[in-house]
Amino acid sequence: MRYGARDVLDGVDLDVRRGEVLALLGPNGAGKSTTIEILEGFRRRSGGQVSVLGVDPEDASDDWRARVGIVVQSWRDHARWQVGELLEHFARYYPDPRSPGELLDAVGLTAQARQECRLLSGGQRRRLDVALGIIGRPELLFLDEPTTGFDPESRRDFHRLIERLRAAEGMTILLTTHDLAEAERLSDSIAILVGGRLIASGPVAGLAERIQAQAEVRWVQDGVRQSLLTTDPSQAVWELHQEFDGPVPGLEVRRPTLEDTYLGMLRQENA
Ligand SMILES: Nc1ncnc2c1ncn2[C@@H]1O[C@H](COP(=O)(O)OP(=O)(O)OP(=O)(O)O)[C@@H](O)[C@H]1O
Repeated sequence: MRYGARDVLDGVDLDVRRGEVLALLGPNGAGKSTTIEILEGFRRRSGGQVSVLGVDPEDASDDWRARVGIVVQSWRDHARWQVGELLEHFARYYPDPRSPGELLDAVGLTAQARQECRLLSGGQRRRLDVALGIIGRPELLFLDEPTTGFDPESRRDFHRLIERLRAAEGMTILLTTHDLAEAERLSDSIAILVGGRLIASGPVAGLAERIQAQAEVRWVQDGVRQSLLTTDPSQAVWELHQEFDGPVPGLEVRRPTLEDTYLGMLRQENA
């Protein structure tokens, strides 16, 4: 993808299998939304090949659109419509829609069914966006920063909703997020975009190994906190046991999280 003389996506090569959840991570301006919009058929790419459910999104038909669900970053239309009415209205566009009642229940908005959309909180509005995204029983769902602005409880409810949809219907999901814990919880694989290039992609666990993020071993010696970074924490703990000739006071082993891995990759990229 090129805007004017500037490449904003370059050599991005991605495969997503049916039923897989892929999280696209990357700092602001990395090209995540641009990638998603190209895949959704909302943005015309400057070059390269794209196939989504076997079809080039630039030539997509209404039938293809009905197989794809989209939750965009900020949708503020239909402010004066009631939540239930809006769902009834959108349901008419699809051949086999979910019932609005079932949807309201699934996203936890039953109590808001007769409320005007403009009166919903940010998190409630986002849940309505998700309901609109899945109303047509899509095979593939695009979620662009779905939980931005959610409180912890709404976030947890949302994660459960996505897990249910996935387990019940084998939906393929592509999400962008800045929340690494969310990516780790929801996705099978992650792809990391930096400056329009894919710097890594693959299963969540495999990525941690690839940059060999180190585990941190902590303990207390003579009343002073000690810590050690190592790729072999088991060996380090064994050596500490030898040294203490028994239990090691305050022993903790902290494995690298996805966040450590991700920040490690960004550091390597910027070095
Ligand atoms: N219509 C446009 N014309 C010119 N440049 C654009 C246009 N849309 C996006 N860009 C540029 O393309 C780059 C990628 O933007 P994009 O919105 O895809 O990033 P992102 O990874 O989704 O960022 P964020 O995390 O902030 O949402 C940015 O440098 C942006 O300024």
